[in-house]
Amino acid sequence: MRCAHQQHRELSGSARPRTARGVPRLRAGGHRGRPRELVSVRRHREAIPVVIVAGFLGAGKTTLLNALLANPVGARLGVIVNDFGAINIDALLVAGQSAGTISFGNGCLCCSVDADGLGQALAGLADPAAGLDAIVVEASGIAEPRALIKMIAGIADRAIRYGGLVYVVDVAAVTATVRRHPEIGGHIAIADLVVVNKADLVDGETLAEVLAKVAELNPTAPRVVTSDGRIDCTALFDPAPRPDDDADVPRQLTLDELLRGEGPECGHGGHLHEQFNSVSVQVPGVLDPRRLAQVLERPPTGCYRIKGVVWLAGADEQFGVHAVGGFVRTERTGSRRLPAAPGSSLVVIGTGLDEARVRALLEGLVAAPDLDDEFGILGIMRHLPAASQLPND
Ligand SMILES: Nc1nc2c(ncn2[C@@H]2O[C@H](COP(=O)(O)OP(=O)(O)OP(=O)(O)O)[C@@H](O)[C@H]2O)c(=O)[nH]1
Repeated sequence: MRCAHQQHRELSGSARPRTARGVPRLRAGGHRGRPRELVSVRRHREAIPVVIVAGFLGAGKTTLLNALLANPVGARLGVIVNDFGAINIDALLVAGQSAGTISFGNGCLCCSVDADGLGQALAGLADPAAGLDAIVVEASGIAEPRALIKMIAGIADRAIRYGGLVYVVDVAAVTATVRRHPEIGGHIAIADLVVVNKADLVDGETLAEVLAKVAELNPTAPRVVTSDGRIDCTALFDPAPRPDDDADVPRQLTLDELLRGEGPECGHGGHLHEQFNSVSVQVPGVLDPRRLAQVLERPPTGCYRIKGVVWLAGADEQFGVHAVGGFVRTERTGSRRLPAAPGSSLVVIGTGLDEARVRALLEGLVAAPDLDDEFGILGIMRHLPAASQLPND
């Protein structure tokens, strides 16, 4: 495993193998098996999403993490693992597999680590030299996800943004677990994505019962059924496109090259993609910022995340927008000249999305020509990182 310092040296220089963050270089047909709609929004200088993976003891969090790490699309993950116990078993299990792993042992991340410590760890992983696409924080089986979400969402670092709570449940055990530990029901209720894992262990009837129970606890979050935590990582974050066919370009070994053929599949081979659906729209004209903020803050049922690049009424610059679980992050893309025919791109990703409804919702965000809403833009501006809330920084 190479250290971040080595990676930096290998990646710097004129033959930098991957596109710089923010400059898309997509090959025709999209990137290695990724659904076209998931890459249709132009990448700009984006903050790295920090995804929390939580779930009760033994639900399959580490297994899911390893499945994410084994992704075939070349995504690079930073990992923060937290095991409750003196010997950090989870850290050992994922050690050597990620681009950067930091472990906090001896207690729950949410109790034993102060936000500054976590912030520093995240800032280290978000260093552009590491070239990460996402950071995954694996919470211990008894962690309180609310506290972790608060901690991560509250970190004022422009390089990162909260990327959602993925909650893993053991389909064979969750009913009894919720009965014994009702707080687990509360954890499921605040998840942005519920992964119903160990599907191989139960029959269709039990699976249906558990899915119904999960839907009762959390009617809006998307649900994905997995074995061995195999989920489509491109639904959670956007791996930067990386050329895989240019033999002349020196490039860094990626994790998937080490694991290809051995690890579980992620977003590959057909059926994994089918669990997620997405709706992409190109809306001509400028959008109504107030209504856009409402959609970002209260996403449609089944939505895991929303991303977009938009022009807004009342603003003379372009914004990038991201939302997961009502946590919204906006950023300036740097484009300040309103094109003669401005257009905005929005993508909603989730499971079981009512595509026609979501499309109508997004298309309905176009601003009325006579819109007179002086303060509407504040709904978007207030989600900028604090340091960039001043106009045209
Ligand atoms: N049959 C089956 N076993 C699974 C599946 N996913 C995980 N396991 C097994 O379940 C056990 C627990 O999985 P882990 O990934 O360690 O679970 P965890 O949530 O990280 O566990 P803690 O760190 O103790 O909270 C391991 O033996 C896994 O191999 C699955 O989909 N099917």
